[in-house]
Amino acid sequence: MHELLTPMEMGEADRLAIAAGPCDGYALMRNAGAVIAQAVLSRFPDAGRIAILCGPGNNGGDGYVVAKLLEEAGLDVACFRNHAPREGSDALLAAADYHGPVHLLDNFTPGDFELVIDALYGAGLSRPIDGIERLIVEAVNASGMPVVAVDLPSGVSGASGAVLGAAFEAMLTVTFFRKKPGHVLQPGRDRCGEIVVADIGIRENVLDAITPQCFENTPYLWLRAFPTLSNDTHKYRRGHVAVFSGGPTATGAARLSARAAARIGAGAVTVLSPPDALLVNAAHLTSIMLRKTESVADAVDFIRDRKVFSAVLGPGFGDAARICALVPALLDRHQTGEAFKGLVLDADALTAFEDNPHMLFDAAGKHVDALVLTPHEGEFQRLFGSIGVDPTLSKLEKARAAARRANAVIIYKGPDTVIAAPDGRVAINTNATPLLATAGSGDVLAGMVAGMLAQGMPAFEAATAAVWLHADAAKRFGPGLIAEDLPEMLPEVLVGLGLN
Ligand SMILES: NC(=O)C1=CN([C@@H]2O[C@H](COP(=O)(O)OP(=O)(O)OC[C@H]3O[C@@H](n4cnc5c(N)ncnc54)[C@H](O)[C@@H]3O)[C@@H](O)[C@H]2O)[C@@H](O)CC1
Ligand SMILES: Nc1ncnc2c1ncn2[C@@H]1O[C@H](COP(=O)(O)OP(=O)(O)O)[C@@H](O)[C@H]1O
Ligand SMILES: [K+]
Repeated sequence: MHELLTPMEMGEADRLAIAAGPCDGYALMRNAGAVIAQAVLSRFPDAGRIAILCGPGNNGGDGYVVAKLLEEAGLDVACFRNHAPREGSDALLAAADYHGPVHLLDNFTPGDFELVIDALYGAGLSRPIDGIERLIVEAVNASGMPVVAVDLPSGVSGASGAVLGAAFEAMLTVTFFRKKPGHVLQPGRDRCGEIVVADIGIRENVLDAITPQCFENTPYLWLRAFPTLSNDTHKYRRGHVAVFSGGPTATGAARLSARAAARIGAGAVTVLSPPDALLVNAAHLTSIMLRKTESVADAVDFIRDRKVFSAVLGPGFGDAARICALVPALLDRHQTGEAFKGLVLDADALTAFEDNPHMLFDAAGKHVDALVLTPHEGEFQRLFGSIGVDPTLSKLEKARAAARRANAVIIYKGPDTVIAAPDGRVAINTNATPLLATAGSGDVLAGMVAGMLAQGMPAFEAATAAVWLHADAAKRFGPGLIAEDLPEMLPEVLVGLGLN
């Protein structure tokens, strides 16, 4: 159930299901209407007058089915429509099967009702909501009355989660077969309220032909790739992570990354420190090792000679010129050696390439197996200028385009973090909490990704796992969270997943 289908893929799923039988389009619509009616009856058993707003397409068709079923159940229902259903459509069959009066949308007054069922537009929304519909959406939202959305709150793009013109703020959204990206990307996600995914008789095997490439980030995506321990393991087999420290007044970020890498299971972690920050770091490190690193050669020699598996560069690092010299060397297998599998670039290591992103993109993918970039919104805009500002692209499509451009796994952070791989796979994270909006939480995430890479996880799985675990740690800790708490919650998070 973790696949996300674009509206186009969902249309294809409908077509394949209808072609395979036994349900035709109208049978699927009746099933869709039935699950919505059931959801309304179970959640709003005492609802007074219910308004059902029906659009011109099949979303409206679902609305007529709901109207008929709720009326049969004895509820007080009034149907409103803006346009009649199209000739030859399943919606027309549904409208014909509903024998109650259908009023014009202009006559709908929100104050006369206790519940609105929104069946105006679903997957077929193709232009912004405007005119009388926009006024109605705004009036219903302002009234605070509960809205149950059929498939999607009208106005939310199923492909991108964008609000086109205006969109209902639903309390409950009932969608069919699989969620769509618009259910999990912001701002769409917040407009959906609770989301129920209902079975309407579409068989799972239609997905074999569709091969979706977009997923909700759940443990199902990466748990099988999660490292397991054997009795004969030793610390270097569990992976050695190096974290580059900034100067004497900016060392904390690297230590947050280092501690996160250790807590997620890396067997050894070393902070690579400039000479002038050595004592500050030494005063704060115990199990994590410390190495004086003055030049690019010092760093790559250490990585090669001490069989470092992965590294984090960027948190608190500052020095852009040094970053631009380090990155090509770190990405060059001839310099870092065969054991070195992955590099995580965060914060300053992304901003350093702002004026010359091609320097980074050209170096990427040549040698190292896994490059992971972890931009937040501002860093994404700086590094992927034209992709970042393209208004035709959703966050999902931006992350996917960036992953291809950079030949790297991209963790495009935020309340709806998107993780994209160069091969086109994309995952959207849905378990985050705003508690993560605290200084240093990104540094912890970067360390977690490196810790997963060091234990042999492929980059996309390492990135998706780290994002989910990071959010789970924050949720488990709860209010009062600061970045230091996140690594300390990881043991509980791992036990919660059955990983002990
Ligand atoms: N067999 C199927 O295809 C099934 C489809 N189902 C329902 O069908 C829906 C999709 O149906 P449709 O593809 O007909 O799409 P919609 O019902 O979402 O809307 C399409 C119609 O609205 C018009 N339109 C789009 N945006 C507009 C706007 N802003 N202002 C005015 N008109 C606008 C389009 O020109 C088109 O006529 C799903 O969301 C779901 O609710 C369900 O009944 C399950 C089965
Ligand atoms: N409102 C929010 N809801 C959920 N997660 C958030 C929110 N704001 C930020 N985050 C998450 O918190 C982390 C912040 O990372 P970042 O911006 O790099 O912080 P820092 O640089 O302080 O470490 C990211 O994982 C991001 O996805
Ligand atoms: K709708």
